[in-house]
Amino acid sequence: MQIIGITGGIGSGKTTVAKIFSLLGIPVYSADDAAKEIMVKDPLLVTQIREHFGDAAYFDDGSLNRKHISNIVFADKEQLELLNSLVHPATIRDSEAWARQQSSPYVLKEAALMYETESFHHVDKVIVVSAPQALRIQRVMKRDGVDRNAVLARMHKQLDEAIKLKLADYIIYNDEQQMVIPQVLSLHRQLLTFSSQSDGRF
Ligand SMILES: CC(C)(COP(=O)(O)OP(=O)(O)OC[C@H]1O[C@@H](n2cnc3c(N)ncnc32)[C@H](O)[C@@H]1O)[C@@H](O)C(=O)NCCC(=O)NCCS
Ligand SMILES: Nc1ncnc2c1ncn2[C@@H]1O[C@H](COP(=O)(O)OP(=O)(O)OP(=O)(O)O)[C@@H](O)[C@H]1O
Repeated sequence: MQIIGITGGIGSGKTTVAKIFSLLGIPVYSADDAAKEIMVKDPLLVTQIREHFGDAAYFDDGSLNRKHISNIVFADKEQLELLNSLVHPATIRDSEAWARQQSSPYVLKEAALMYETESFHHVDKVIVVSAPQALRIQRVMKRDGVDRNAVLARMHKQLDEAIKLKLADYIIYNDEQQMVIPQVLSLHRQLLTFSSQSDGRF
């Protein structure tokens, strides 16, 4: 079974594209969702996050105070690196355990920070979802009800899209000019062929 990574800058539409693969029967692991779950369920991680980001990092019911954490980390590079160094290794371990339980010609691992983190080394191929920056900003402002500066703060913490496109094995253009579903269907067929031809990993 192959593990295919799917990534793209904030608002590129990677979650939307991953949902289309999921409708085709492909298991999808969301590193972003898993990270949030691990951050409330892993007792060691919860203690570390409280120690570094204060008790306000969690609400009284134990849920994560995302606003508190984002205000700190997206304004301070060192704080973001610290958070990432705590959360990312645990997420990679969790995704590997998940992949071992799947039976499908290939599975998708969706992660916003595939190239920025070690995740890239744990997948066989990477799909990059691409969209123009202005469109990405508009989408996230609308989806999350946040202002342009909040989107830019996250965007500036991510690898430039041009670099991701150079590193990509496959690209899906989600620019609202080119149709997305035919691109996904074509790639799905290619990935099924690769999976059946390769014995083990690519
Ligand atoms: C900082 C947190 C609490 C902010 O939560 P919030 O709900 O406001 O944002 P959300 O998680 O939906 O992220 C929105 C987008 O911001 C970007 N983003 C999130 N985390 C990061 C990061 N560490 N570095 C750069 N961009 C990021 C991604 O494009 C992501 O899809 C949350 O993102 C978090 O816990 N991040 C650390 C874990 C992580 O790195 N997750 C992403 C990849 S595994
Ligand atoms: N082709 C499209 N046409 C219209 N809206 C779209 C399209 N693709 C994505 N969107 C919308 O843009 C927003 C961002 O998409 P999505 O959440 O899939 O992006 P993402 O890359 O996963 O973002 P993030 O990095 O923030 O998690 C969503 O509200 C989604 O519904």
